[in-house]
Amino acid sequence: MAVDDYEELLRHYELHETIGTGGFAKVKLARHRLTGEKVAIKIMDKESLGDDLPRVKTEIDAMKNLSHQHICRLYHVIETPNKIFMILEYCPGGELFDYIIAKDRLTEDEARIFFRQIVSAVTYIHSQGYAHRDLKPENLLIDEDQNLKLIDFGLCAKPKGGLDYHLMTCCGSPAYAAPELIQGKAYIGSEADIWSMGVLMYALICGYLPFDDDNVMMLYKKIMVDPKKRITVKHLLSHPWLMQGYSCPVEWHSKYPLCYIDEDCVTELSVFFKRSKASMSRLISEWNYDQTTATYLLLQSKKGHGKPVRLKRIP
Ligand SMILES: [NH3+]CCCOc1cc(-c2cn[nH]c2)ccc1C(=O)Nc1ccccc1
Repeated sequence: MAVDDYEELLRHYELHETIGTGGFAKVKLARHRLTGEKVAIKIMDKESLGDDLPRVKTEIDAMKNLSHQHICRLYHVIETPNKIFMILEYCPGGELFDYIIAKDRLTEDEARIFFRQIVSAVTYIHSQGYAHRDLKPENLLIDEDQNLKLIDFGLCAKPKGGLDYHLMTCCGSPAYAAPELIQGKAYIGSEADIWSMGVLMYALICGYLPFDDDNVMMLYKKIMVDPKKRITVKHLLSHPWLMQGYSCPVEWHSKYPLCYIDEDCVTELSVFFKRSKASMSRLISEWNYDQTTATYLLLQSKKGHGKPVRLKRIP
């Protein structure tokens, strides 16, 4: 009997057009029925994932713990016999990569606004013990308020021994990879992220890559710049160039910590699901990334955009 992999998904979401494809996943625009909010659904077929399946588990486990204004929010995970669905925050502005290409290159002021957001996201993920390891403009999306949201945590690492623990896996995109990483040396994930941010900064301002070559070995030779002293994220937060026009260092703490549950959203949910506010609040705090998590987070997003904190009464 053919299992209907889409049955649960379609109960909660209206599916619309495909908005992106990346390697082993297809991303579709959808609308959450209860809140009416748009979402992006990353659809993966378990069989065709093959060896990439652990990468998806890595990404889901990481994104469940990461809640930040410049990280694409995970709302809901649905797994069926053949499919994995990740319901994510919708970013209608597309990839930063395409934005730079369309504008040739960014002005220093625009690059500074974006780069401060990238530093904020990366500092936050490092504070949570993760290294992204694939920072590049293709993995930074622009949301409806022209803010950046980091995606693709499939290669991120959360070393057991903390972030200063040496990593070995050589991964990410060569043009953004740190010298120590492509030399196959043991490296520090956060230091490799700092290098990639430098390459990203160059791409924002110049509109092309600092190290590029069609031949990957030639590319590697160019990257072999000996990084005498690499800036740490602590010094980056108040770097003179990032401070130009600003009176404060980059704010990297999350505006939506997982421990804070919004009262207005709890109230609407408790009325709708006929549960006490206390039990609704406890259920939300379990962060099961099911329909409850998705409905709570999408209500919070509505509130953040000045929309009524109300659920649609489905007839
Ligand atoms: N390079 C990005 C292509 C579109 O991919 C996404 C778009 C959204 C998105 C679009 N709108 N809102 C969120 C959310 C997530 C992804 C994503 O994770 N893509 C991906 C990454 C690694 C491997 C395979 C696919």
